[in-house]
Order: sequence, then structure tokens, then C-alpha cells
Amino acid sequence: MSAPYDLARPIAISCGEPAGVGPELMEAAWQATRAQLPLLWVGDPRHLPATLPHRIVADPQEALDICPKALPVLPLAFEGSAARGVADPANAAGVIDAIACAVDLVQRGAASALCTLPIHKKALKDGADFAYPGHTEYLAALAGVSRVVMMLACDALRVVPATIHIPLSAVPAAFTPAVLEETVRITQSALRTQWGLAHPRIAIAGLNPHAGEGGAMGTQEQDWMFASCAKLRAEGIEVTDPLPPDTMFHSRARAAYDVAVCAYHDQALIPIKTLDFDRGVNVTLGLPFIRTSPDHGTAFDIAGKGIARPDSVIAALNMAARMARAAQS
Ligand SMILES: NC(=O)C1=CN([C@@H]2O[C@H](COP(=O)(O)OP(=O)(O)OC[C@H]3O[C@@H](n4cnc5c(N)ncnc54)[C@H](O)[C@@H]3O)[C@@H](O)[C@H]2O)C=CC1
Ligand SMILES: NCC(=O)COP(=O)(O)O
Repeated sequence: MSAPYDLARPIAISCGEPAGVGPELMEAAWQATRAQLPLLWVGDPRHLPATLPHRIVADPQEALDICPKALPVLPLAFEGSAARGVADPANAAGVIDAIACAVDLVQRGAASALCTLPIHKKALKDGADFAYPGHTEYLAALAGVSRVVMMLACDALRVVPATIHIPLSAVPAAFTPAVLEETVRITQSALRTQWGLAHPRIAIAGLNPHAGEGGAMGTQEQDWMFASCAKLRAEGIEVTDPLPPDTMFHSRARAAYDVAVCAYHDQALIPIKTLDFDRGVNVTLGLPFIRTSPDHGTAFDIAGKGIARPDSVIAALNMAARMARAAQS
């Protein structure tokens, strides 16, 4: 007897770093959602907490019957063990395989969406020479798309970093008119089609303090950002001119827009992680499938201590389900 799920396919979950908080958060998230959401975890079941009941599935569709009683697992065999708090380089290839396997499920329609648990980026580079700085870039490569957008969302704020996992020193060269304009177009299209906002209001953060203060504190705004914003408005997209970044995130300022497009990673992620670290969700826009993730990382400092909060994983699963239901109807 199946649980009365309104999703026809399970949400595929890549296991992430086994030494981090992923395994214990999977247990808490499964407990919290098993009556509403069909899940399918992809990873090495040896790394799951002993207290979490799980069942191996041969066919992803079995997850719908199993999930109310046990976590459905598509098993992979990793090389290493999983002592909490210390990444074993021998597991790096398995962590990467789990992402690819979960993506394959969603790409061939066996899963309705992908939710990724946190990876330790340096552990993957050291252990398996992972060529990508994060999921976002790896997923774009697996999907064969040249440009995707990272958006983080909570109730109070949505943010998009136009450049993602690059050193701060590389930002001015990487942040170009084409990058800003493509980022805004992908963001606007996703907010319309996947969030139901007919006319998304998009705030643009300046790159420099005070948005350059008329050229006195940096010139990118005058050199090209104002022109890019005007071009986007001419296309019918509701964008602001470049705003002073330090004054665009207080509550009255936030009420004026639906998403803030920022120049670089920390300009976007610091405000949202400050406002709602526990419930922020990272969602990749511009992929041909749905992908969400908790906003936090592997949290080695608390892994295995039973104190990690599952809220962000649960929010990521719920967001994936909401998007999948909308795509299904
Ligand atoms: N989507 C992903 O795969 C992400 C991966 N990472 C990776 O995670 C690793 C560690 O990154 P950090 O910067 O240390 O960030 P982190 O998010 O792992 O930890 C930052 C702080 O927040 C706390 N924290 C994190 N998650 C928590 C939770 N669920 N409940 C309670 N407290 C929590 C940690 O204990 C730590 O004090 C890095 O390799 C980073 O690249 C970071 C963010 C996202
Ligand atoms: N700080 C956000 C982050 O690192 C998440 O990146 P990704 O692995 O989802 O690309």
C-alpha cells in the first residue's frame, strides 16, 4: 500500500560528504517528511546512521511504497569508511558518482527532482581531482548547459551571485556585461515560470562601495552596469540601476524587490545566511531539471554530535517537491 504521495516519482538525494552532517540530517529529514515526500537516497548505505531504517531498491519506483517505512536507498559502494568530521579521500570518487547517478535518475525521468546534500569541495579536489568548484558548475556540465544561475532563497530574501566560486581578486574581470545580463535573464525567466511571479522585480547590486559613488569609488557602474540595466529594461525586464550594496538588504529595502542579483558570492550569501541560515535553500536555475540543496555545508565541527539542524535540508526537499508538483501539473 503506497503512501498517498502527490509526486509520481521520488526526489533523488545525492549523499554528499559521508564525514559531514549529511547522514544524520538525512535521518531527521526522512522522519520529518516521509508521510508527504517520496525520497530516494543515493550513496553507500554503510555511511547512514545505524538508527535510520533503510531499504535497498532495485527500481526507483519502489521508493514510493518503501519511503513511509524506511529510507529507500540506491546503493553505491564507496572505497572508504566514514569517521565523522574527517573526510576520507578514498570516498571522494564515490561522492562524485552519487551526484552523477542522482542526476541520471532525474534526467531520465525516474526521479522528479534532485536534492544534493553538502559536499566538501577541497576533499573532492584532493581525493579525486574533482574539476569543479561546486555542485552548480558540475551539474551544468552534466546537463550540457553553458550557463546556470545559483539562487539562494528564504522567506525574507532571494539572492543570486552573478559570479560564483572564484577568488575575490578574479571578480572584476569575470563580472562582465554578458555575465550580468545572462544571469538576470535566467533569473527572471525562472521566477516567472517556476515561482509564478508575472513581473519579477530585480534589484541589481553595484560592485563597488556606494555603487561607485559616481565613479569616485570604482568605475564599473558608470562604465557598463548602468548601460546593462537600461538594456535589460528595454527588453521588458524590471531591474533597478546598480544599488549601493550596503543599504539594499535592510527590511524596508527588501520589500521593493523579489530578488537581488549581486556581483559576487559573499555579497549575495552573507545577507541571506545572516537572515535565515537555518532555512535557506540553494536552487540552481537554468538546468533542464530541478535541483535544490540546503544552504549550509558539511559542518565537520558538529558532525555526529546530534546537534545539526535539519531545517535547511527539509526546506530544500519541500522546495524541490513544490517545483516538481508544478512541473507535473
Ligand atoms: N551545497 C554544498 O555542497 C555546500 C558545501 N559547502 C562546503 O562545506 C564545507 C564546510 O564549509 P563551511 O564554510 O565551514 O560552512 P558550513 O555551513 O559547513 O559550517 C559553517 C558553520 O555553520 C554551522 N552549521 C552548518 N550547518 C549546520 C546545521 N545544519 N545545523 C547547525 N549548524 C550548522 C557549522 O557547525 C559551522 O559552525 C566546505 O568544503 C564548503 O565548500 C558549503 C556550502 C554549501
Ligand atoms: N556557498 C554555496 C555553495 O558553496 C554551494 O555551492 P554548490 O555546491 O551548490 O555549487
